[in-house]
Amino acid sequence: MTDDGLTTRALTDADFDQFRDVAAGAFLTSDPELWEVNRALLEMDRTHGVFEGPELIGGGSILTRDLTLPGGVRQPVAAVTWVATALGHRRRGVLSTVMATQLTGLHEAGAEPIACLGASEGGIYRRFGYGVTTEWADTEVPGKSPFRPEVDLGEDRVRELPRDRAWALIGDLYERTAAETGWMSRTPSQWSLPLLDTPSVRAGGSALHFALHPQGYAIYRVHFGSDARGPRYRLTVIELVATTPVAHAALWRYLLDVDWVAEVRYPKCPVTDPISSLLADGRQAIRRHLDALWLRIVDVDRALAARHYSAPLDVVFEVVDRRCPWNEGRWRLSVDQAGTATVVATAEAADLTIGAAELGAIFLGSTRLSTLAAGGLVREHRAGAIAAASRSFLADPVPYCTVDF
Ligand SMILES: CC(=O)SCCNC(=O)CCNC(=O)[C@H](O)C(C)(C)COP(=O)(O)OP(=O)(O)OC[C@H]1O[C@@H](n2cnc3c(N)ncnc32)[C@H](O)[C@@H]1OP(=O)(O)O
Repeated sequence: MTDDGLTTRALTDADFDQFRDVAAGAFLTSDPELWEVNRALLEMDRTHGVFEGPELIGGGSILTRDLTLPGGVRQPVAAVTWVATALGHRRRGVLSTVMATQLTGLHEAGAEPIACLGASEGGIYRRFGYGVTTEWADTEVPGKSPFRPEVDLGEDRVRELPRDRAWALIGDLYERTAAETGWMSRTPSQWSLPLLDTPSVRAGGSALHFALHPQGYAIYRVHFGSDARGPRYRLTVIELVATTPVAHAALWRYLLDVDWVAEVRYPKCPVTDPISSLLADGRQAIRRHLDALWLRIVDVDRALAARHYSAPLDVVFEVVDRRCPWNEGRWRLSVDQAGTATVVATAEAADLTIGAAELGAIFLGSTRLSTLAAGGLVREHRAGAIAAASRSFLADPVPYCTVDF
C-alpha cells in the first residue's frame, strides 16, 4: 500500500471491463473493435491495476513477445503496453507504482531480462530506465518521383490483393524478415492489432490496401484530397517488408506510381531504407527521425550476455540504476573473438559509468554509446573505453522495429 492508501494487484479476466474503461479514458479512445482485439490479446495475469479502495484508477500490461537481438537470437521480452492513469488521479504516483511492480516482478520471477515499449510521449520513460533503442525515419516522397534508370525492378509484378488473400501470404514474409535485429515476433492473434482497420484508425482515410510481390508486401491506406489542379491524395505506408532489394525497389515504385497520389509518406520507415539512393534526385525524400522502441534492461547480467557483439571487448561498467537496485554496481563485460559475451559482477575499478536508460538505449546496437557520451550521458574513466565499447555494441544493419503493441 502506498502512503496515500493505494493498493496494487495483478488483474484477472473479471477485471477486464474496468481496466478497459480506465485505459480507454486515459488514451481518449473507446473504439469497441480495438477493445475486442485487446480482450483477446491482453494477458490479464500480467496486467497490474492500482486501486483506491475498490476503484481501479490506473494500471499497465505486459505482453509476452520475442525480440530479435544482434546475432539473430530470439529473446523473450516483456512488451509493456496500455499504461494508463485515470483522469482525476494523475501525478499521484500511479505510473511509478506500475513501473516498480512490473520491474520488481520480472526480476524476482527470473522472467524476461528486458522490457520494452513504444512511448506516447518522449518525456515519460527515461526516469524509469528506458532508453530509445531504435528509431524510425518518417519519410515523405512526392508521387511519381523517378528512380535512377539503373534501378533493378525485376520481372515480378506487384499485385493488389484483397485482405483475406493477402493475409495468407504476408505472415511468412514477415516471419523471414523478423530474423533481423529489432523485429518482434507476431503470433496470428498479434497480427490483429497492426491490421486493425476501424473508422477511428482510418482517421478519414481508405481501408487498408495490400500490395503483394513474391518477395515482399506493402500495406497502405489513402487519404483523399484535391485542389484546382485535380486530385491530390496522400498515400500512407503502414508497413513495407521486402526480403530482397529488387522487391523493395519494386514495392516503392508501385506505391509512388499510384495515380492521383501527390505524396507518399512512410512514418515508420527504417532509418536504413535506401529510398534516397533509388531516387534520381535523393533530396526528394525528406526524412525526420522519430523514437521507436524504448528498451529497459531488467537484469544487467542476463541481458548483456544474451546478445552478440561486433568486436572483442573487455570493459567494466559502473551501472547507476536507482529503480532496479539489483543492477547497481560494477559489471565486467568480456566479449570474445566470436562476439559471445560473459558478464560478471566485479569489484575492479570502472572504465565507464552509465545509467540504466543509456544502457537500454545502446543495447540493440542502433544508438551509439559515443553519441550518448558526447551528450554528457556517459562518463569515461579509462581513455578509449567508450570508443571500444561503442564499436562492440554497434549492429549492422541498423536494427529496426515496427513496435505494434
Ligand atoms: C507504453 C505505454 O503504454 S505509453 C502510454 C502512456 N499512457 C498515456 O500516455 C495515457 C495518458 N496519460 C496517462 O495515463 C498518465 O498521464 C501517465 C500514465 C503518462 C502518467 O501517470 P501518472 O500516474 O500521472 O504518473 P506518476 O504520478 O506516477 O508520475 C511519475 C513521474 O512521471 C512524471 N510524468 C508523468 N506523466 C508525464 C508526462 N506526460 N510527461 C513527462 N513526465 C511525466 C511525473 O511528473 C513524475 O515525475 P517525478 O517522478 O519526477 O515526480
